[in-house]
Amino acid sequence: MHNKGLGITVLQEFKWTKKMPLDTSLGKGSKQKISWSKKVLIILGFLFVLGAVALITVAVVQNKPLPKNMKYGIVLDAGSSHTSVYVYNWPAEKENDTGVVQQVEVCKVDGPGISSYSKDVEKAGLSLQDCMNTAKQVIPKKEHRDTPVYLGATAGMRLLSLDNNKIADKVLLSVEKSLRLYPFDFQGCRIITGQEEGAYGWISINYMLGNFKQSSSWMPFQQTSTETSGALDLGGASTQITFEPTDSINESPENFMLFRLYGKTYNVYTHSFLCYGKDQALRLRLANDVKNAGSTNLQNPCFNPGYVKNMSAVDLYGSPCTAKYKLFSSSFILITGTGDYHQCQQNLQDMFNKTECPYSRCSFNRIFQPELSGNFGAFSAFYFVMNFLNLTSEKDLSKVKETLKEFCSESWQQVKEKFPDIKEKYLSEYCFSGTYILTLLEMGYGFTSENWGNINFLRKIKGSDAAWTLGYMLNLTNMIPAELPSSPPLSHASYVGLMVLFSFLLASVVFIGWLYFWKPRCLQKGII
Ligand SMILES: Nc1ccn([C@@H]2O[C@H](COP(=O)(O)OP(=O)(O)OP(=O)(O)O)[C@@H](O)[C@H]2O)c(=O)n1
Ligand SMILES: [Ca+2]
Repeated sequence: MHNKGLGITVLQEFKWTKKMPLDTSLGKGSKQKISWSKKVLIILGFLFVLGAVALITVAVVQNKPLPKNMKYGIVLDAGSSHTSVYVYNWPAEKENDTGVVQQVEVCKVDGPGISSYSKDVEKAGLSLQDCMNTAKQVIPKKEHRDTPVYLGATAGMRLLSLDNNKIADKVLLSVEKSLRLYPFDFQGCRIITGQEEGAYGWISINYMLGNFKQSSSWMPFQQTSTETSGALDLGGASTQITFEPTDSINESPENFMLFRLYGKTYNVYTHSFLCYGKDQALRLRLANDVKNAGSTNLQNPCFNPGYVKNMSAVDLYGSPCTAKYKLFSSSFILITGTGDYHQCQQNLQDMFNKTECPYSRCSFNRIFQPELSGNFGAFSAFYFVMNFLNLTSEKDLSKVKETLKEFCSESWQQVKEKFPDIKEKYLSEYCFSGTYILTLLEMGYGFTSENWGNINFLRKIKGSDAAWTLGYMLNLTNMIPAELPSSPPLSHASYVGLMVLFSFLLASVVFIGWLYFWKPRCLQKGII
């Protein structure tokens, strides 16, 4: 009521002032009152805008990306056929997040794998120098001292240490000596077990795919986790299969590894078949063929017709995988290709013993394997071979077989003319390798035409090569926390954004309330 009265008074004063322009004293007083209210309103409005601008500025400045402080790590994959040097980097402040480590460089060392230097061990270390110099150039100088270097040797060195442990140690010493010459933080050279190789491959690809991310939303306890992908790795001397089975039958504890990653427990099945990498498998097959044929002159269905190769007996019987088959004193084995896919597959099936199984279920050679489940990422030689045959996206198993049949039957001369740029060693083995991959996956692991589509042949994931090396580094640098780091339910950006929004809302409510209950005189005319 008081308000209304005041309004009328003001109106009357105004009218009166207008009608009696000569009464200057009264008119002046009312003008002063009006301009004072306006001033307060303008000041309040100005402060309001200033406050809003300040809030937005704080939000923007606070969220401006900080200059990234990058950390680096080097892993050498000393495989049976060659060594690769991987350089990774990640933002220092995010090191426990998943999917932040990236491959920045991969350098393929010239020459064979380190296990091939058993006769001249010093050369094993020397062979790494070019790639280590590349790593030195890629990593900023100020980071050199804090960059860890790891070397993991796989099946080639496992075989060498079975054959001659002392020489294997000498090779490791030679590479260690070479790596210590660099300004990095040397963390050791060792032969990793087949189980580690499988498990680190699985960790690598699931980390890169972001499968360990627990998508938490508003409620921190409402977390959903993604299914993991299995890992299939085919090297030159061993092959690994690793996946998270759906059933928890654990008949063979040595085939299981328990991981607690980002607050979730994973019970992972893994097995590494030594001598079942593609180079050793070929030797194993040929050594058996020589034994069965009783001759060193072989007609082989797994090579293109017209292909002829003289293989040295030292090469064939020089590994622990084939040494026991040596019967002949002949120094060469003559191989002549006949290019018959069906015969080749039949021939290769003998390598997978499916008759004995001491468990409820087996893959082959008396090794326990749970039922296959989920998708699989198949990398290294699985990818190289299937990529050459243009079969990485073929989801129809019968078409895969048709393509392979056709390729095997092509004459060696034709194949060479068609692919003049591909190394002859690789090219000559693609018929064998393709057939071996199919036999291993179908007969060995039990893939069928129904779940063939679950296999994804891949080389890289989000710019990083699919390999065990990333998982190895993540583990040794403790970059994967066992528990999910406790974090506020909102990201910083959402928090600031919401604070700004709510401040606006509050300010608007106060402002509207103020207008309504304490109408400034300048507005009261309109209300009445
Ligand atoms: N373009 C390519 C590259 C490689 N290869 C073959 O792929 C196999 C090796 O694959 P890789 O994963 O590099 O094996 P390693 O790591 O050296 O061996 P391992 O893991 O068994 O120690 C070799 O037989 C090599 O001849 C191929 O067929 N085509
Ligand atoms: Ca390998």
